[in-house]
Amino acid sequence: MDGPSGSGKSSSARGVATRLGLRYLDTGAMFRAVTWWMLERGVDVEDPRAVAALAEEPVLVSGTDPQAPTITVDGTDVAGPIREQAVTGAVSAVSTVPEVRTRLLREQRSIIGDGDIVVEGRDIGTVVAPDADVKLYLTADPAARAARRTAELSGADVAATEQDLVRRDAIDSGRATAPLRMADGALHLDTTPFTLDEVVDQIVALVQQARATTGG
Ligand SMILES: Nc1ncnc2c1ncn2[C@@H]1O[C@H](COP(=O)(O)OP(=O)(O)OP(=O)(O)O)[C@@H](O)[C@H]1O
Ligand SMILES: Nc1ccn([C@H]2C[C@H](O)[C@@H](COP(=O)(O)O)O2)c(=O)n1
Repeated sequence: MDGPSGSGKSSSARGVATRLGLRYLDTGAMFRAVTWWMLERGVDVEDPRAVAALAEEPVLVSGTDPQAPTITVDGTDVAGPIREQAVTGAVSAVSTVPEVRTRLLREQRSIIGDGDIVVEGRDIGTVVAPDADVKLYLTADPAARAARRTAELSGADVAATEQDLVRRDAIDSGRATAPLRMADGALHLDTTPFTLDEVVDQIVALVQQARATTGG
C-alpha cells in the first residue's frame, strides 16, 4: 500500500491486517527511526554523504502486530519520538539517500519474506514488493489530509500542516531513487469521501476478490 502522507495508509493497513489476521509493517516508521538516530547523534541530515556513511549503523527492530506495532533503535523504543516535528521535518531528506534506502529495502524484504503481511510506504508496489498479491495506491485531497493530521495534533495549524504535506509530497515524488508513484497493476483508491471503516471494508473486499480469483 503506497500513497502520500495522510492519505490513510497506516490506519487502513492496520485495519485490514487486523481484519484478515495478517502482520503489518510501517516502512515510514523505519525511515523515521533512522532519521531519529541521525538527529540524536548530531548528524547533518541535509548532508547526504554524512547520512550515507552511517546508514548501516542503527540497529532497527520492527514489531509487526497490527494492533500494537513497535519500533526500536539500538534497543530504545522510539515509537513516540519518531512522530515529533524534528523527525517529520528531516525524514524526507534522509529518505532520499540511496544507502539508507538500500539498507532498509534489505530489511523490509526480509520481514516480508515470512509472508502474510500488509506493508505500507511510498515504494512498496514499485520497488519493495512489486509481486505483491494486491497493490493499492491511496490518495486524498491535500485539504482532507491536512484536516486529518490537524485533528491528531492538538493546536496544529491546518494551513501550515497542508504546506508541510505538500512539501514532503514534492520531495517524495521528485527524488531520483524509488520516488512515490502508483505501481503498475496497482488499484487507485481516493479516500477523500470515505470514512476509515469504509476504506478498510473496500480494501478487505478487494483482497477477498483477489484471493477468490487466484485461489490464494
Ligand atoms: N478515510 C479516512 N477518513 C478520515 N480520517 C482518516 C481516514 N483515513 C485515515 N484517517 C485519519 O487520518 C490521519 C492520517 O492517517 P494515516 O496516519 O493512516 O495516514 P498515512 O497515509 O499513513 O500518513 P503517513 O504517511 O504520514 O504516515 C489519522 O489520524 C487517521 O485516523
Ligand atoms: N517506503 C517508504 C516509506 C517512507 N518513506 C519516507 C518518505 C516519508 O516522507 C517518510 C515518512 O513516512 P511516513 O511515516 O510519513 O509514512 O519516509 C519512503 O521514502 N519510503
